[in-house]
Amino acid sequence: MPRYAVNCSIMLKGYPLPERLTLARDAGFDGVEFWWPFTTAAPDESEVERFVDNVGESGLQLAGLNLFAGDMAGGDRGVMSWPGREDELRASVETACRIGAALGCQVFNALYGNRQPAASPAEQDTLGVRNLAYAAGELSSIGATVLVEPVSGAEHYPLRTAADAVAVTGRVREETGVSNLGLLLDMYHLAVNGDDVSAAIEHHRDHVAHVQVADAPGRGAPGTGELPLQAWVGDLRAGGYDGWIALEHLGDDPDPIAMLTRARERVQSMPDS
Ligand SMILES: O=C(O)C(=O)CO
Repeated sequence: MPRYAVNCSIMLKGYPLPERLTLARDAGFDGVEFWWPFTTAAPDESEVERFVDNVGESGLQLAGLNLFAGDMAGGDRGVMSWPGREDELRASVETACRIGAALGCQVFNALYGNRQPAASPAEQDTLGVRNLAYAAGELSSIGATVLVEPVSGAEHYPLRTAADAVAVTGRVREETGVSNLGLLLDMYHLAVNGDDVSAAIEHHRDHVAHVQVADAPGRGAPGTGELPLQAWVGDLRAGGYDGWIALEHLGDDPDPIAMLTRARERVQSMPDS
């Protein structure tokens, strides 16, 4: 059966890390995931240890981790295809391998990166293929998969649909032989970008390596918008998807346990029709 995770980087923001973990556990989740949880690509050993200790002691599984993605708050969305950021990428992959080995994390999201004015799309895509192959090659040493995610809300991010991401993982496989890459199917991002999510599930289900949910409009909890999230989750399950389903939505609530429990129950229940 799929397991359920909370994305602690976008949710429960008002709480320190240990409390976020306790809240996720008390609301009945099996795991947590994070965007790159450090301010630099090469954090101090003590920061990495603190992160590993906190997550390890929570008893929750680290369900997923984003690699270093630049200045997310400033609009960056990854460094995979960004010329000149290779050293940071490599440092982040090295740290991710250590975290993955310590906590058994099996998927790492490698945000592709925005288009840059100083390079052509073709140059960036060639670099993206090389860097994704590098990251996946390194992370294969701990049996992990690298995720490629279509994202909304970033004007210069080139991967908008499931087909865009699957084309990238296919190119990496064809050109380098590296195949431990998969699609991060974030239902919210795909829907906001106008992708046909039902068709994406139908056509690309064999590539889905991780799933995230939020409702639209608003990127709120499941049930606050108009997306048929339960039906899509049910469809994935019926097709054999048994990986993680992570809540990655905005929203403060004075009662976070109630909010998280409600959200989990919504995506957990099968569709009515
Ligand atoms: O940038 C975002 O919104 C993401 O979901 C990154 O993983």
